Amino acid sequence: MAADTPVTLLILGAGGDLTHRLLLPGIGSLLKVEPSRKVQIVGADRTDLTAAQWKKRVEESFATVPVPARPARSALAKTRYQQTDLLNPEQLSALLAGCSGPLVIYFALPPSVSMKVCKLLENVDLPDDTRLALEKPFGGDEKSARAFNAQLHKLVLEDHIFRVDHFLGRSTVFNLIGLRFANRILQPVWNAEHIERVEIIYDEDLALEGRAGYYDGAGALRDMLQSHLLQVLGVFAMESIADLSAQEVQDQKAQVLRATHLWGGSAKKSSKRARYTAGQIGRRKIPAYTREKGVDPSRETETLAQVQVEVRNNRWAGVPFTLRSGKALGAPRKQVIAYFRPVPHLPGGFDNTAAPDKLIIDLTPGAVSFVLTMNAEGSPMDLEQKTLRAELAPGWMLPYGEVLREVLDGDNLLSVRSDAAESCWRIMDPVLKAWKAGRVPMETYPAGSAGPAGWLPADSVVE
Ligand SMILES: NC(=O)C1=CN([C@@H]2O[C@H](COP(=O)(O)OP(=O)(O)OC[C@H]3O[C@@H](n4cnc5c(N)ncnc54)[C@H](OP(=O)(O)O)[C@@H]3O)[C@@H](O)[C@H]2O)C=CC1
Ligand SMILES: O=C1O[C@H](COP(=O)(O)O)[C@@H](O)[C@H](O)[C@H]1O
Repeated sequence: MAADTPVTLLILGAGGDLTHRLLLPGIGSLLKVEPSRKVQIVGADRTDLTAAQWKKRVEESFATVPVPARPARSALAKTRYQQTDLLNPEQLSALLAGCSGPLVIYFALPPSVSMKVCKLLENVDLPDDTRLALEKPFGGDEKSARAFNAQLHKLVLEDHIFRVDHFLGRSTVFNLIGLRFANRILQPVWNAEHIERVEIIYDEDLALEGRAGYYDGAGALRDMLQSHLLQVLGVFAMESIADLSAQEVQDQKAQVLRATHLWGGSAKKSSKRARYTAGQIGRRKIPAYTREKGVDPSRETETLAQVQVEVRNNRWAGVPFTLRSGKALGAPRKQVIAYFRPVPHLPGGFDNTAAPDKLIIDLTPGAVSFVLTMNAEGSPMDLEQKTLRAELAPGWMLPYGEVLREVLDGDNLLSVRSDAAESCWRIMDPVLKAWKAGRVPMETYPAGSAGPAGWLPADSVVE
């Protein structure tokens, strides 16, 4: 769909955190890059807001970008808000009746409410060319993900469903595709013959930040590994693509996820979980997770998760992929690291041995570093590792701007297809079950530390 076709963006849950902090700034960053894009933003929520209060919210979110005056004025002139109890069938129908197509319905709602609204939408006349944009989690396990997909397919076709994963919108996809397929250097070594192991790490120095309502029911595994990090794995490990079309990328990503299984087939041996205790990050004093406001310690929610998987296909069999993410860690570390195998033969005569070469892909801000063994300064017989580094340009808009652009244009390149969403649960369900049954101990780490000792190999990159 051409970018100048007017589209209605109906945000359900417009009074919430996602809308205010991410969606509206995202749309603002899109308007900054594409000022003539025509989009009418309609907000709906049960919160009682006047038209002026809603416009002020949109204006405040735009100011964080900031959006240039002309597109901001145009979007503000068109935007409106409709107080709606979305679980009330009459109110929901009235809301939809007032929206013309092409229409994007963005579910910025708690997942349980989204599911109920989708059920109600079965009895509502949707405008032609209605697309649905959904936030993770897409279901709560493989079974519920399948049921939710079936429910969505009662409303619109799969190519009109956009399961949003903002990691796919942070230039990750394009940077990885360019790095892998736009030069001749990496393609021949991108396989198990040359790569010994891979780590996909998203350690955050943020703690709970008042998000107990969501996070305490999710935990690090559902929040990050089952969703974002498996998507990154999919793009890192996929076969080559013919072009940058949605079908090519979705097909290859889905193939990788279908081939992905827990390392050794054992949830107990392949997974670790931990929770932070009181500590300090910089000057911030962090309470123990169990003492954070809104946390129910009996839920046993993990704040750090690590899972090892294997992609059982010709390219990757035998290579462990470690996925890890957590909160309240001392140093943020958001990287994909490929560790290369040793050279088949190191010429005799060097004073020391060669350390394994590494390729480090920084996810945010984007950068690529090759850490290669070569001659040291001083004695030519001495070897050391040197880093060749390239900074990647920051995304031209916010990650949510990139995903919203695709949704508004009706292009599924950056969304998660139904089969991939189900595969992600299929991979992680056994871990969730093993944790629930207490088969993997809950470890602890002080906030501000690097996490429990010994989780990653000693030579794991620390910068
Ligand atoms: N916030 C974030 O950083 C991120 C959020 N997400 C996902 O986005 C979604 C929304 O999250 P978030 O914005 O944080 O959640 P919030 O709870 O902040 O916002 C949800 C909004 O929906 C409203 N709502 C709930 N039920 C109804 C109803 N029946 N009728 C009308 N309005 C209703 C809520 O109103 P009330 O307050 O009255 O309940 C609230 O304003 C979730 O799926 C989450 O997983 C994904 C990535 C990041
Ligand atoms: O979806 C989520 O992502 C963020 C991390 O992404 P970032 O772009 O903000 O770095 C994470 O903090 C949050 O818990 C999770 O819900």
